[in-house]
Amino acid sequence: YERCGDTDNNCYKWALEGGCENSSDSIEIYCPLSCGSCEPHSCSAQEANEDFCTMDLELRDEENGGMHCTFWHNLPGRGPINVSFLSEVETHVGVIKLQGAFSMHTYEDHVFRFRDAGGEILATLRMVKSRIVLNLDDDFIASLTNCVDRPQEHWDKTCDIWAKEEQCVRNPGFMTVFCAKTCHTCHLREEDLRCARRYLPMSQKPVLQRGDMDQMFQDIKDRAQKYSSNVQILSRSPWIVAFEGIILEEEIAELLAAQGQENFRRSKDQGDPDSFGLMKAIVSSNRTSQSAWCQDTCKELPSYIAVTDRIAKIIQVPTDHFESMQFLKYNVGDYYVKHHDMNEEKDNDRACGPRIYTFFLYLSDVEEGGETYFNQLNISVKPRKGLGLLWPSVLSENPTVRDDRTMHEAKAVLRGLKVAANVWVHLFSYEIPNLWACTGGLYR
Ligand SMILES: O=C(O)CCC(=O)C(=O)O
Ligand SMILES: [Fe+2]
Repeated sequence: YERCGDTDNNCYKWALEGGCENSSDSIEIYCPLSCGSCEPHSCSAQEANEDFCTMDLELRDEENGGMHCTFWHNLPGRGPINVSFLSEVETHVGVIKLQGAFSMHTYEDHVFRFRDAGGEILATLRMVKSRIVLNLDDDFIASLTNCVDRPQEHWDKTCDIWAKEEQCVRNPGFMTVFCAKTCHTCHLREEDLRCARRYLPMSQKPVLQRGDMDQMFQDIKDRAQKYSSNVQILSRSPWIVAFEGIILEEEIAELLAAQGQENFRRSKDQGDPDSFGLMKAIVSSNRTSQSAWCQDTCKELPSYIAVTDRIAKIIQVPTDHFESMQFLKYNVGDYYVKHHDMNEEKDNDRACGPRIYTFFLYLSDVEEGGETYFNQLNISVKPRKGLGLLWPSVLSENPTVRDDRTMHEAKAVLRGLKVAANVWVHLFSYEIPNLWACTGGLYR
């Protein structure tokens, strides 16, 4: 992870709004990365106040299931610092000298306290594999004691069994939300902590700076020519581009064959989140299609990898910024009313940031109806098997602001079956926040 990080997921947005230049507020202290005031190997003022960045850790897995931790500290205070476990009995494990390095064996959920020679607590940290450690206050540690698992009625397995199947590591977000006690991740139940971008092991950098999107579209024809038989720019403000033959017949066949009919469910909308960041998926009359997410083995299919890599090259965004492909089926009469793919309020707050592009794939011809219609632009796109359609959800001048001009709807299918797929692309990396249940997708 990068030591100098923003303390709020919204920093990038505030910075684009000119917050860093406005010296009357403290955004530069809270957002050193977005404000460009990170110094190499130093802490932000905010971090220094929290005694936070004063620890540089290197975690290494050991064969016996433990970890080896080396850290270089820079804690304030004088004289040697005692390191102790915080457990039933505080076990003294060592003394480190100021500016020195200290190395020891540890386990996933160990909590440590660092005290100066006078016994004053300088920092309290917890080890989490693949996560950095957090500075915890006493109230917070106390709250960990009433942490319970929340097994769901419809499950056919218990938290215990899932943990034995290594789900705490393979699926840490889901498991933290439902099986925090078993997984020893009680301190990560709160979405604010679990989903803070700077605590997640991901790049802190957005894929678009001001104006980059226009640059990308300027030469998109050149880049896409080798993948598409005909690249057509339907609109320049906002940009809407169509790519004929962007997905091949055999790729469509392979992707759809991997979706059992049982995968397709009535498409849902997101309801309100609870305090752990879980959404209820709600059936809505806004959309009547069936949808299925490409998951697990679907994402390993050669055609999935080929198609997403192709899209990544064309739009110059790495595939870890992509949501999993979402397949759609519209029978006669099915539609999706006028909407926007970005939700401005919630999206900038999330670690993955807002959706910046939709790369839409038409996987079938449709005899009649089923057009994608951009209401404000009066642009209508007729489904054609293999066609791709790209449009932005945000403005080139400020990729945190929704571009309302790309409101769109799916017209009702009048004759035939419409099969299609969404590839939604985010401003920040999507995969890691999704793994940690930070994208609101848990119930989808
Ligand atoms: O089916 C279409 O043409 C558009 C679908 C869509 O807008 C969506 O799924 O967000
Ligand atoms: Fe949409």
